[in-house]
Amino acid sequence: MASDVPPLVLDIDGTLTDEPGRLDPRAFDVLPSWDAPVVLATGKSFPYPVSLCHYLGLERNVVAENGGVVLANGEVTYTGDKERAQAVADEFVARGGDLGWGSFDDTNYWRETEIAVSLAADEKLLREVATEYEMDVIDTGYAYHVKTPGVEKGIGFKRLCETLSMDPDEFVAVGDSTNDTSTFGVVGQSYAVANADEAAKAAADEVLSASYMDGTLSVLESIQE
Ligand SMILES: O=C(O)COP(=O)(O)O
Ligand SMILES: [Mg+2]
Repeated sequence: MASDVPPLVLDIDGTLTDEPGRLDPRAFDVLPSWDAPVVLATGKSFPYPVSLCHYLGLERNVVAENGGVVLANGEVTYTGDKERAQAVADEFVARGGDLGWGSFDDTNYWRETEIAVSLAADEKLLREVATEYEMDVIDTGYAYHVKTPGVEKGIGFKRLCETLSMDPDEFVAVGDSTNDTSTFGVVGQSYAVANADEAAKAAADEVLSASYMDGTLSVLESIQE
């Protein structure tokens, strides 16, 4: 591998996974030996990317909860109004909505700055309630997220870069959805996988012809050449 590879900031779901969200095992072929920092930037709650770093043998440089939680150099920072997001969820349920995660809600169990809702839920009702509470709802293709306006992966990523004394412009980003557009806006080079939504495709410097991990690997392989 060339030693001058750029640092990476990678989305997880839809980018390192297959369509249902299972980690593509080829991540283990390329990420543990990547010769520059690898940041995982996800909408998932904090333990997911931290665990993934652990099992991939990566430094724990993580943006979780769409920018609500950031870990770099062992320092954790939080942004976002969890109470307000919870109030939206409570009101949504009070009006007959269902978050859709079943009896053990592992999607929100460790979530500290926002609330995620299943795509099977009543989107219209959720958006209605969120608007009343002046909260945003985004659809990542894997969940709806009720989040504080202004909390974004890209902003969290910039914070992470400050902690690491790195320039976001050095990074290459790969992602698949609207929650990656803010990351794409601050890195040097950004790629949307072919399965990406329209927002991600429009924001990326390049739209890949391959989907999911095939797309991500095509970028990583071309960088290494
Ligand atoms: O949590 C989600 O909804 C999507 O997660 P992702 O940002 O890693 O794609
Ligand atoms: Mg994604």
